[in-house]
Amino acid sequence: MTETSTLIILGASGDLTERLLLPGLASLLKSDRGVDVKLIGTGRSERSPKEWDAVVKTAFNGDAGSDLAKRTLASSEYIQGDPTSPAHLEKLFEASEGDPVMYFALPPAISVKVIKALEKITLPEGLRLALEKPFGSDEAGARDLNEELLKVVSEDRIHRTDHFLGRSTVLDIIGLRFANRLFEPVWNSDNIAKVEIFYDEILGLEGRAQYYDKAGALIDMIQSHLLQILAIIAMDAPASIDAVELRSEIARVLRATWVKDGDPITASRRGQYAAGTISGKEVPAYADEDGVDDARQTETLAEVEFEIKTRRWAGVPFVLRSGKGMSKIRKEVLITFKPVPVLPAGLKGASSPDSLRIEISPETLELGVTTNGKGNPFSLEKSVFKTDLGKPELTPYGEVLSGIFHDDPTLSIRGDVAERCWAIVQPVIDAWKSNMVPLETYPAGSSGPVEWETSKEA
Ligand SMILES: O=C1O[C@H](COP(=O)(O)O)[C@@H](O)[C@H](O)[C@H]1O
Repeated sequence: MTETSTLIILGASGDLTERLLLPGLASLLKSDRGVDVKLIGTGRSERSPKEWDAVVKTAFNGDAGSDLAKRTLASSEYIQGDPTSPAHLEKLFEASEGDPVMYFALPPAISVKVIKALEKITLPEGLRLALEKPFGSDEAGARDLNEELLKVVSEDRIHRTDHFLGRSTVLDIIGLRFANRLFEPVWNSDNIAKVEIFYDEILGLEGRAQYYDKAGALIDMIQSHLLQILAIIAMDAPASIDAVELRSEIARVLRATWVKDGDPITASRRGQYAAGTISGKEVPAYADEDGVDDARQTETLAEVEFEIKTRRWAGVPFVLRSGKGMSKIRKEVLITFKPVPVLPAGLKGASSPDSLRIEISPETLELGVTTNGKGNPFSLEKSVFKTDLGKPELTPYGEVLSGIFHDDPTLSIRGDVAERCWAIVQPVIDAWKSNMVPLETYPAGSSGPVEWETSKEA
Protein backbone atom coordinates (compact mmCIF):
# COMPACT_ATOMS: atom_id res chain seq x y z
CA MET A 1 0.00 0.00 0.00
CA THR A 2 1.17 3.56 -0.73
CA GLU A 3 2.23 5.71 2.20
CA THR A 4 -0.30 8.20 3.46
CA SER A 5 0.27 11.95 3.12
CA THR A 6 -2.02 14.72 4.26
CA LEU A 7 -3.10 17.60 2.09
CA ILE A 8 -3.95 20.60 4.25
CA ILE A 9 -5.65 23.29 2.21
CA LEU A 10 -5.48 26.77 3.72
CA GLY A 11 -8.25 28.90 2.30
CA ALA A 12 -10.41 25.87 1.67
CA SER A 13 -13.62 27.83 1.41
CA GLY A 14 -12.31 29.72 -1.62
CA ASP A 15 -13.19 29.25 -5.24
CA LEU A 16 -9.77 27.79 -6.16
CA THR A 17 -10.27 24.82 -3.85
CA GLU A 18 -13.62 23.79 -5.24
CA ARG A 19 -13.05 24.63 -8.89
CA LEU A 20 -9.48 23.46 -9.41
CA LEU A 21 -7.62 21.93 -6.48
CA LEU A 22 -10.11 19.25 -5.46
CA PRO A 23 -10.92 18.15 -9.04
CA GLY A 24 -7.13 18.05 -9.63
CA LEU A 25 -6.69 15.88 -6.55
CA ALA A 26 -9.48 13.55 -7.72
CA SER A 27 -7.83 13.15 -11.15
CA LEU A 28 -4.53 12.28 -9.43
CA LEU A 29 -6.13 9.75 -7.08
CA LYS A 30 -7.72 8.00 -10.04
CA SER A 31 -4.47 7.82 -12.02
CA ASP A 32 -1.67 5.29 -11.72
CA ARG A 33 0.40 7.98 -9.99
CA GLY A 34 -2.16 8.13 -7.18
CA VAL A 35 -1.11 8.58 -3.58
CA ASP A 36 -3.02 7.87 -0.39
CA VAL A 37 -4.18 11.29 0.76
CA LYS A 38 -5.90 12.41 3.90
CA LEU A 39 -7.57 15.72 3.10
CA ILE A 40 -7.96 18.54 5.60
CA GLY A 41 -9.60 21.80 4.62
CA THR A 42 -9.33 24.84 6.81
CA GLY A 43 -10.51 28.42 6.72
CA ARG A 44 -12.02 31.14 8.83
CA SER A 45 -15.58 30.47 7.74
CA GLU A 46 -17.62 27.74 9.41
CA ARG A 47 -18.50 24.56 7.57
CA SER A 48 -20.29 21.59 9.03
CA PRO A 49 -18.86 18.13 8.26
CA LYS A 50 -21.88 17.58 6.02
CA GLU A 51 -21.27 20.77 4.07
CA TRP A 52 -17.57 19.98 3.62
CA ASP A 53 -18.37 16.42 2.50
CA ALA A 54 -20.76 17.82 -0.07
CA VAL A 55 -18.11 20.26 -1.36
CA VAL A 56 -15.52 17.50 -1.76
CA LYS A 57 -17.97 15.03 -3.31
CA THR A 58 -19.19 17.61 -5.83
CA ALA A 59 -15.63 18.54 -6.75
CA PHE A 60 -14.59 14.88 -7.12
CA ASN A 61 -17.61 14.39 -9.36
CA GLY A 62 -17.06 11.51 -11.80
CA ASP A 63 -13.63 10.74 -10.32
CA ALA A 64 -14.88 9.62 -6.91
CA GLY A 65 -14.98 5.89 -7.69
CA SER A 66 -11.31 4.86 -7.31
CA ASP A 67 -10.18 3.15 -4.09
CA LEU A 68 -7.89 6.04 -3.25
CA ALA A 69 -10.63 8.62 -3.86
CA LYS A 70 -13.02 6.65 -1.63
CA ARG A 71 -10.43 6.58 1.17
CA THR A 72 -9.83 10.33 0.82
CA LEU A 73 -13.55 11.06 0.88
CA ALA A 74 -14.05 8.91 3.97
CA SER A 75 -11.25 10.50 6.01
CA SER A 76 -11.59 14.10 4.84
CA GLU A 77 -12.36 16.79 7.41
CA TYR A 78 -12.78 20.54 7.67
CA ILE A 79 -11.23 22.23 10.68
CA GLN A 80 -12.40 25.79 11.09
CA GLY A 81 -9.88 28.33 12.38
CA ASP A 82 -7.47 31.18 11.72
CA PRO A 83 -4.54 29.96 9.61
CA THR A 84 -2.32 32.74 10.95
CA SER A 85 -2.63 31.39 14.51
CA PRO A 86 0.21 29.07 15.62
CA ALA A 87 -2.19 27.12 17.86
CA HIS A 88 -4.51 26.44 14.92
CA LEU A 89 -1.61 25.30 12.73
CA GLU A 90 -0.52 22.89 15.48
CA LYS A 91 -4.03 21.50 15.56
CA LEU A 92 -3.90 20.90 11.81
CA PHE A 93 -0.61 19.02 12.09
CA GLU A 94 -1.98 16.91 14.97
CA ALA A 95 -4.85 15.83 12.72
CA SER A 96 -2.45 14.93 9.88
CA GLU A 97 -1.18 11.51 8.89
CA GLY A 98 2.21 10.94 7.28
CA ASP A 99 4.11 13.82 5.70
CA PRO A 100 1.81 16.80 5.26
CA VAL A 101 1.59 19.12 2.28
CA MET A 102 0.33 22.54 3.29
CA TYR A 103 -1.29 24.23 0.29
CA PHE A 104 -1.66 28.00 0.56
CA ALA A 105 -4.75 28.94 -1.45
CA LEU A 106 -4.43 32.39 0.10
CA PRO A 107 -3.56 35.96 -0.89
CA PRO A 108 0.19 36.73 -0.51
CA ALA A 109 -0.27 39.06 2.49
CA ILE A 110 -1.98 36.32 4.51
CA SER A 111 0.51 33.70 3.34
CA VAL A 112 3.33 35.74 4.90
CA LYS A 113 1.49 35.79 8.24
CA VAL A 114 0.99 32.03 8.11
CA ILE A 115 4.68 31.47 7.41
CA LYS A 116 5.62 33.67 10.36
CA ALA A 117 3.23 31.63 12.52
CA LEU A 118 4.87 28.40 11.27
CA GLU A 119 8.23 29.77 12.47
CA LYS A 120 6.88 29.73 16.02
CA ILE A 121 5.94 26.07 16.25
CA THR A 122 7.58 22.67 15.90
CA LEU A 123 6.94 21.40 12.42
CA PRO A 124 6.45 17.85 11.16
CA GLU A 125 9.69 16.63 9.57
CA GLY A 126 8.39 15.89 6.10
CA LEU A 127 6.38 19.10 5.74
CA ARG A 128 6.10 20.51 2.22
CA LEU A 129 4.68 23.93 1.41
CA ALA A 130 2.85 24.80 -1.80
CA LEU A 131 2.08 28.40 -2.67
CA GLU A 132 -0.22 29.75 -5.34
CA LYS A 133 0.51 32.75 -7.48
CA PRO A 134 0.86 35.67 -7.16
CA PHE A 135 4.07 34.90 -5.28
CA GLY A 136 4.51 38.22 -3.46
CA SER A 137 3.43 41.46 -5.04
CA ASP A 138 6.75 42.69 -6.43
CA GLU A 139 10.38 41.58 -6.67
CA ALA A 140 11.24 42.70 -3.12
CA GLY A 141 8.07 41.07 -1.77
CA ALA A 142 8.93 37.81 -3.53
CA ARG A 143 12.47 37.97 -2.11
CA ASP A 144 11.14 38.53 1.43
CA LEU A 145 8.69 35.68 1.00
CA ASN A 146 11.52 33.41 -0.16
CA GLU A 147 13.60 34.37 2.87
CA GLU A 148 10.72 33.68 5.24
CA LEU A 149 9.96 30.35 3.60
CA LEU A 150 13.58 29.24 3.90
CA LYS A 151 13.41 29.80 7.66
CA VAL A 152 10.71 27.14 7.76
CA VAL A 153 11.68 24.48 5.20
CA SER A 154 14.44 23.90 2.64
CA GLU A 155 14.06 24.95 -1.02
CA ASP A 156 13.36 21.38 -2.17
CA ARG A 157 10.25 21.37 0.03
CA ILE A 158 8.86 24.62 -1.38
CA HIS A 159 6.54 24.35 -4.36
CA ARG A 160 5.63 27.65 -5.99
CA THR A 161 2.87 26.33 -8.13
CA ASP A 162 1.91 27.39 -11.62
CA HIS A 163 -0.78 25.21 -13.09
CA PHE A 164 0.27 26.19 -16.62
CA LEU A 165 3.41 24.13 -16.09
CA GLY A 166 1.09 21.20 -15.43
CA ARG A 167 -0.67 21.64 -18.76
CA SER A 168 0.12 18.84 -21.16
CA THR A 169 0.33 21.19 -24.15
CA VAL A 170 2.91 23.35 -22.39
CA LEU A 171 4.95 20.26 -21.51
CA ASP A 172 4.52 19.00 -25.11
CA ILE A 173 6.56 21.98 -26.30
CA ILE A 174 9.67 20.34 -24.89
CA GLY A 175 9.33 17.20 -27.00
CA LEU A 176 8.15 19.16 -30.02
CA ARG A 177 11.17 21.45 -29.96
CA PHE A 178 13.95 19.09 -29.03
CA ALA A 179 12.90 15.77 -30.58
CA ASN A 180 12.21 17.01 -34.12
CA ARG A 181 14.84 17.64 -36.76
CA LEU A 182 12.17 19.72 -38.46
CA PHE A 183 12.15 22.30 -35.65
CA GLU A 184 15.26 21.98 -33.50
CA PRO A 185 17.75 23.46 -36.01
CA VAL A 186 15.46 26.34 -37.06
CA TRP A 187 14.44 27.45 -33.57
CA ASN A 188 16.26 30.78 -33.62
CA SER A 189 16.29 34.32 -34.96
CA ASP A 190 17.68 33.22 -38.35
CA ASN A 191 14.39 31.47 -39.05
CA ILE A 192 11.72 32.75 -36.68
CA ALA A 193 10.18 36.17 -37.27
CA LYS A 194 7.88 36.42 -34.25
CA VAL A 195 6.55 34.53 -31.25
CA GLU A 196 3.10 35.38 -29.89
CA ILE A 197 1.50 33.90 -26.81
CA PHE A 198 -2.22 34.59 -26.46
CA TYR A 199 -4.54 33.72 -23.62
CA ASP A 200 -7.86 35.35 -24.43
CA GLU A 201 -10.87 34.27 -22.42
CA ILE A 202 -14.53 35.01 -22.99
CA LEU A 203 -15.09 34.84 -19.24
CA GLY A 204 -15.41 38.04 -17.27
CA LEU A 205 -14.69 38.57 -13.61
CA GLU A 206 -16.74 35.63 -12.27
CA GLY A 207 -17.05 37.02 -8.77
CA ARG A 208 -13.28 37.23 -8.23
CA ALA A 209 -13.09 41.02 -7.80
CA GLN A 210 -11.41 40.81 -4.41
CA TYR A 211 -8.35 39.22 -5.98
CA TYR A 212 -8.53 40.30 -9.60
CA ASP A 213 -9.10 44.00 -9.06
CA LYS A 214 -5.72 44.23 -7.32
CA ALA A 215 -3.96 42.04 -9.84
CA GLY A 216 -5.25 42.79 -13.35
CA ALA A 217 -4.38 40.88 -16.49
CA LEU A 218 -0.68 41.73 -16.38
CA ILE A 219 -0.04 40.15 -12.99
CA ASP A 220 -2.78 37.54 -13.21
CA MET A 221 -1.52 36.05 -16.45
CA ILE A 222 1.57 37.62 -18.03
CA GLN A 223 3.84 37.98 -14.99
CA SER A 224 3.14 34.38 -14.06
CA HIS A 225 1.80 31.83 -16.52
CA LEU A 226 2.69 33.38 -19.87
CA LEU A 227 6.30 34.14 -18.90
CA GLN A 228 6.69 30.46 -18.01
CA ILE A 229 5.44 29.50 -21.47
CA LEU A 230 7.81 32.02 -23.02
CA ALA A 231 10.67 30.40 -21.09
CA ILE A 232 9.84 26.92 -22.36
CA ILE A 233 9.56 28.19 -25.92
CA ALA A 234 12.83 30.11 -25.72
CA MET A 235 15.12 28.12 -23.40
CA ASP A 236 18.15 26.23 -24.63
CA ALA A 237 18.04 22.44 -24.53
CA PRO A 238 18.34 21.17 -20.97
CA ALA A 239 20.86 18.35 -20.48
CA SER A 240 18.01 16.28 -19.08
CA ILE A 241 14.43 16.92 -18.09
CA ASP A 242 15.08 16.61 -14.40
CA ALA A 243 14.16 19.46 -12.10
CA VAL A 244 17.68 20.85 -11.77
CA GLU A 245 18.47 21.01 -15.48
CA LEU A 246 15.08 22.12 -16.70
CA ARG A 247 14.67 24.82 -14.10
CA SER A 248 18.22 26.08 -14.73
CA GLU A 249 17.45 26.63 -18.41
CA ILE A 250 14.16 28.34 -17.58
CA ALA A 251 15.97 30.64 -15.15
CA ARG A 252 18.75 31.36 -17.64
CA VAL A 253 16.46 32.48 -20.45
CA LEU A 254 14.31 34.58 -18.12
CA ARG A 255 17.43 36.39 -16.92
CA ALA A 256 17.89 37.49 -20.54
CA THR A 257 14.25 38.54 -20.99
CA TRP A 258 13.36 42.25 -20.95
CA VAL A 259 10.57 44.58 -21.92
CA LYS A 260 11.33 45.50 -25.56
CA ASP A 261 13.92 48.30 -25.72
CA GLY A 262 13.40 48.82 -21.99
CA ASP A 263 10.49 51.06 -22.92
CA PRO A 264 7.10 50.06 -21.47
CA ILE A 265 5.39 52.99 -23.18
CA THR A 266 6.00 51.65 -26.67
CA ALA A 267 6.09 47.97 -25.67
CA SER A 268 2.83 47.65 -23.80
CA ARG A 269 -0.91 48.24 -24.18
CA ARG A 270 -3.78 47.81 -21.78
CA GLY A 271 -7.55 47.82 -21.91
CA GLN A 272 -10.60 47.36 -19.75
CA TYR A 273 -13.90 45.91 -20.94
CA ALA A 274 -16.97 48.10 -21.09
CA ALA A 275 -20.52 46.72 -21.13
CA GLY A 276 -21.17 44.34 -23.99
CA THR A 277 -22.55 40.98 -25.01
CA ILE A 278 -20.75 37.66 -24.85
CA SER A 279 -22.36 34.59 -26.45
CA GLY A 280 -25.74 36.34 -26.40
CA LYS A 281 -25.44 37.27 -22.70
CA GLU A 282 -25.22 40.85 -21.54
CA VAL A 283 -22.13 41.57 -19.52
CA PRO A 284 -21.79 44.70 -17.37
CA ALA A 285 -18.76 46.95 -17.69
CA TYR A 286 -15.83 45.75 -15.58
CA ALA A 287 -16.02 48.98 -13.59
CA ASP A 288 -19.62 48.15 -12.63
CA GLU A 289 -18.93 44.62 -11.46
CA ASP A 290 -19.46 43.94 -7.73
CA GLY A 291 -16.37 44.62 -5.66
CA VAL A 292 -14.52 46.62 -8.32
CA ASP A 293 -12.90 49.87 -7.24
CA ASP A 294 -13.20 52.09 -10.30
CA ALA A 295 -10.35 54.30 -9.15
CA ARG A 296 -7.87 51.45 -9.44
CA GLN A 297 -8.07 51.42 -13.25
CA THR A 298 -7.48 47.68 -13.42
CA GLU A 299 -6.75 46.30 -16.87
CA THR A 300 -8.68 43.27 -18.10
CA LEU A 301 -6.58 43.06 -21.25
CA ALA A 302 -2.81 43.34 -21.29
CA GLU A 303 -0.24 43.04 -24.03
CA VAL A 304 3.51 43.36 -23.65
CA GLU A 305 6.32 42.89 -26.13
CA PHE A 306 9.49 41.37 -24.74
CA GLU A 307 12.93 40.77 -26.18
CA ILE A 308 15.36 38.05 -25.25
CA LYS A 309 18.92 39.22 -25.32
CA THR A 310 20.67 36.01 -26.37
CA ARG A 311 22.48 34.94 -29.51
CA ARG A 312 19.52 32.68 -30.33
CA TRP A 313 16.78 35.30 -30.07
CA ALA A 314 18.26 38.72 -30.81
CA GLY A 315 15.71 40.81 -32.70
CA VAL A 316 12.74 38.41 -32.36
CA PRO A 317 9.66 39.98 -30.77
CA PHE A 318 7.92 37.91 -28.11
CA VAL A 319 4.42 39.33 -27.70
CA LEU A 320 2.38 38.13 -24.72
CA ARG A 321 -1.29 38.98 -24.46
CA SER A 322 -4.14 38.01 -22.20
CA GLY A 323 -7.64 39.36 -21.89
CA LYS A 324 -10.97 38.68 -20.28
CA GLY A 325 -14.39 39.39 -21.77
CA MET A 326 -13.12 38.78 -25.32
CA SER A 327 -15.18 37.72 -28.32
CA LYS A 328 -13.58 34.33 -28.61
CA ILE A 329 -11.33 31.97 -26.77
CA ARG A 330 -7.81 32.12 -28.09
CA LYS A 331 -5.29 30.22 -26.01
CA GLU A 332 -2.25 29.52 -28.08
CA VAL A 333 1.37 30.03 -28.95
CA LEU A 334 1.82 31.21 -32.53
CA ILE A 335 5.26 30.98 -34.06
CA THR A 336 5.69 32.76 -37.37
CA PHE A 337 8.71 31.80 -39.43
CA LYS A 338 10.65 34.07 -41.76
CA PRO A 339 9.99 33.78 -45.49
CA VAL A 340 12.44 31.84 -47.64
CA PRO A 341 15.12 34.17 -49.04
CA VAL A 342 14.17 33.55 -52.66
CA LEU A 343 11.56 31.66 -54.72
CA PRO A 344 12.19 29.91 -58.05
CA ALA A 345 11.08 32.17 -60.90
CA GLY A 346 7.63 31.25 -62.17
CA LEU A 347 6.08 30.24 -58.86
CA LYS A 348 3.12 32.55 -58.54
CA GLY A 349 1.06 33.75 -55.63
CA ALA A 350 2.07 34.88 -52.22
CA SER A 351 4.15 32.49 -50.20
CA SER A 352 2.78 33.23 -46.75
CA PRO A 353 5.20 32.53 -43.93
CA ASP A 354 5.21 29.09 -42.33
CA SER A 355 3.59 29.02 -38.94
CA LEU A 356 3.30 26.71 -35.98
CA ARG A 357 0.31 27.09 -33.75
CA ILE A 358 0.31 25.29 -30.42
CA GLU A 359 -3.19 25.51 -29.05
CA ILE A 360 -2.98 25.33 -25.29
CA SER A 361 -6.65 24.58 -24.92
CA PRO A 362 -8.13 22.61 -26.65
CA GLU A 363 -4.91 20.66 -27.13
CA THR A 364 -4.01 20.84 -30.82
CA LEU A 365 -1.05 21.49 -33.04
CA GLU A 366 -1.31 23.22 -36.39
CA LEU A 367 1.47 23.54 -38.91
CA GLY A 368 0.89 26.00 -41.73
CA VAL A 369 3.12 25.62 -44.79
CA THR A 370 3.09 26.86 -48.36
CA THR A 371 2.32 24.30 -51.07
CA ASN A 372 1.52 24.39 -54.73
CA GLY A 373 -2.16 25.15 -55.30
CA LYS A 374 -4.76 22.58 -56.29
CA GLY A 375 -6.20 24.22 -59.40
CA ASN A 376 -2.98 25.65 -60.73
CA PRO A 377 -0.01 23.56 -59.60
CA PHE A 378 2.37 26.53 -59.86
CA SER A 379 0.30 28.96 -57.87
CA LEU A 380 1.19 28.89 -54.20
CA GLU A 381 -1.26 28.52 -51.36
CA LYS A 382 -1.22 27.78 -47.68
CA SER A 383 -1.88 24.24 -46.42
CA VAL A 384 -2.59 23.54 -42.82
CA PHE A 385 -1.82 20.24 -41.08
CA LYS A 386 -3.65 19.92 -37.83
CA THR A 387 -3.51 17.27 -35.16
CA ASP A 388 -5.26 16.72 -31.88
CA LEU A 389 -2.78 16.21 -29.08
CA GLY A 390 -5.30 14.31 -26.97
CA LYS A 391 -6.75 14.85 -23.52
CA PRO A 392 -4.25 14.38 -20.71
CA GLU A 393 -4.89 11.89 -17.93
CA LEU A 394 -4.47 14.49 -15.20
CA THR A 395 -5.87 18.00 -14.98
CA PRO A 396 -3.17 20.71 -14.72
CA TYR A 397 -3.75 20.88 -10.96
CA GLY A 398 -3.59 17.09 -10.76
CA GLU A 399 -0.19 17.26 -12.46
CA VAL A 400 0.98 19.98 -10.07
CA LEU A 401 -0.19 17.99 -7.02
CA SER A 402 1.49 14.87 -8.35
CA GLY A 403 4.80 16.75 -8.43
CA ILE A 404 4.31 17.93 -4.86
CA PHE A 405 3.34 14.56 -3.41
CA HIS A 406 6.19 12.85 -5.23
CA ASP A 407 8.68 15.49 -4.08
CA ASP A 408 9.47 16.48 -7.65
CA PRO A 409 9.85 20.26 -8.04
CA THR A 410 10.18 20.11 -11.85
CA LEU A 411 6.84 21.80 -12.39
CA SER A 412 7.16 24.41 -9.69
CA ILE A 413 8.83 27.78 -9.94
CA ARG A 414 12.33 28.14 -8.50
CA GLY A 415 12.72 30.92 -5.92
CA ASP A 416 15.00 33.13 -8.03
CA VAL A 417 12.68 32.73 -11.02
CA ALA A 418 9.70 33.89 -8.97
CA GLU A 419 11.67 37.06 -8.18
CA ARG A 420 12.92 37.48 -11.75
CA CYS A 421 9.41 37.34 -13.23
CA TRP A 422 8.47 40.36 -11.13
CA ALA A 423 11.62 42.21 -12.19
CA ILE A 424 10.81 41.57 -15.87
CA VAL A 425 7.37 43.20 -15.71
CA GLN A 426 8.12 45.90 -13.11
CA PRO A 427 8.79 48.64 -15.71
CA VAL A 428 5.32 47.98 -17.14
CA ILE A 429 3.66 48.00 -13.72
CA ASP A 430 5.35 51.34 -12.95
CA ALA A 431 4.44 52.93 -16.29
CA TRP A 432 0.81 51.83 -15.96
CA LYS A 433 0.58 53.03 -12.37
CA SER A 434 1.71 56.49 -13.39
CA ASN A 435 -0.68 56.46 -16.35
CA MET A 436 2.04 56.70 -18.96
CA VAL A 437 0.17 54.11 -21.01
CA PRO A 438 -3.53 54.88 -21.59
CA LEU A 439 -6.16 52.47 -20.34
CA GLU A 440 -8.27 51.92 -23.45
CA THR A 441 -11.73 50.40 -23.39
CA TYR A 442 -13.30 47.66 -25.48
CA PRO A 443 -16.83 46.32 -25.43
CA ALA A 444 -17.10 42.94 -23.66
CA GLY A 445 -17.42 40.35 -26.41
CA SER A 446 -15.12 42.16 -28.84
CA SER A 447 -11.56 41.43 -29.93
CA GLY A 448 -10.15 44.36 -27.97
CA PRO A 449 -9.89 48.11 -28.53
CA VAL A 450 -10.48 48.91 -32.20
CA GLU A 451 -6.97 50.23 -32.68
CA TRP A 452 -5.39 46.96 -31.66
CA GLU A 453 -4.14 45.18 -34.73
CA THR A 454 -2.95 41.87 -33.35
CA SER A 455 -6.42 40.37 -32.96
CA LYS A 456 -6.64 40.11 -36.76
CA GLU A 457 -4.60 36.92 -36.84
CA ALA A 458 -7.35 34.89 -35.07
O1 LIG B 1 -4.54 31.44 -12.95
C1 LIG B 1 -5.42 31.82 -13.68
O2 LIG B 1 -5.70 31.12 -14.80
C2 LIG B 1 -6.99 31.19 -15.39
C3 LIG B 1 -6.84 30.60 -16.78
O3 LIG B 1 -6.42 29.29 -16.68
P1 LIG B 1 -7.41 28.10 -17.01
O4 LIG B 1 -6.63 26.89 -16.72
O5 LIG B 1 -8.62 28.26 -16.14
O6 LIG B 1 -7.75 28.28 -18.46
C4 LIG B 1 -7.50 32.62 -15.45
O7 LIG B 1 -8.83 32.63 -15.89
C5 LIG B 1 -7.45 33.21 -14.07
O8 LIG B 1 -7.87 34.58 -14.11
C6 LIG B 1 -6.04 33.13 -13.52
O9 LIG B 1 -6.03 33.56 -12.16
